[in-house]
Amino acid sequence: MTAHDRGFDGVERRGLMFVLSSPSGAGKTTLSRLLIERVEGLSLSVSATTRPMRPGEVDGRDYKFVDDATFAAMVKHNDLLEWAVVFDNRYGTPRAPVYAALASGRDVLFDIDWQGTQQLREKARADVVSVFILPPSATDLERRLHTRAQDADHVIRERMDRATHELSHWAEYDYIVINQNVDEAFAEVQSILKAERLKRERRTGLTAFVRELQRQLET
Ligand SMILES: Nc1ncnc2c1ncn2[C@@H]1O[C@H](COP(=O)(O)OP(=O)(O)OP(=O)(O)O)[C@@H](O)[C@H]1O
Ligand SMILES: Nc1nc2c(ncn2[C@@H]2O[C@H](COP(=O)(O)O)[C@@H](O)[C@H]2O)c(=O)[nH]1
Repeated sequence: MTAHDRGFDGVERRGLMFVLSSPSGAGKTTLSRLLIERVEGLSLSVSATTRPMRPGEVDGRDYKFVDDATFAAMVKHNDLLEWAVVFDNRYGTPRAPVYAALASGRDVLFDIDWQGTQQLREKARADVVSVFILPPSATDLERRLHTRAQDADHVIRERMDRATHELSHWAEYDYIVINQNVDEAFAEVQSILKAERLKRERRTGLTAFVRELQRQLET
């Protein structure tokens, strides 16, 4: 599950799995896109889903859109690292691209729900960093779902109805970010990633680095 990368300061470290979850519409996708655009060494895990494609979505970029039979085959062949039913559709994380990214020394970003996050934690606790995104208010959440203008009214109602349940999982997460302003929320999420990349336990090359410093000091 883990990989050893030479970090930006030259010290080797294990790759991490950076998870964003939230009630639908709080802004995970928006923040994920910014992270992928602006942060080096981070790959997005593109999920498979049985939900219909929204206007503007691209197969293979936003999701791998598959039918029920294909999804069932992926589950059967153990091709998914985690999967869950969300809003009556199935969503899952293809295993191979995650392993490939970690093996090449990159961190991986996941936009998944609380069920998927629990499964990742069970598999790789030390390598999972989880962030729960909160909307500033219920009114803002509903407005965002409407202004996204990609779901039918009954779908938006269903997502608002589910928001309380999604929200109840907030305390399972390592960090909580309130997405009032996109730039500020992005800066907070980016800071979390930066700090987690510097954590001592992940920086497998530190012992050798410090040993070399000591050798230099002693000569
Ligand atoms: N801070 C913000 N202020 C105002 N609008 C925002 C903010 N963050 C995101 N939005 C808008 O809210 C809408 C929902 O955002 P987004 O699609 O990122 O949510 P999401 O959490 O990924 O939802 P889902 O779980 O349904 O995929 C989008 O139209 C987005 O542009
Ligand atoms: N457990 C997983 N949850 C996932 C995955 N991919 C997306 N999601 C979550 O589903 C909802 C709805 O997403 P939408 O794109 O239909 O609005 C949202 O909470 C996503 O985070 C996955 O692979 N596994």
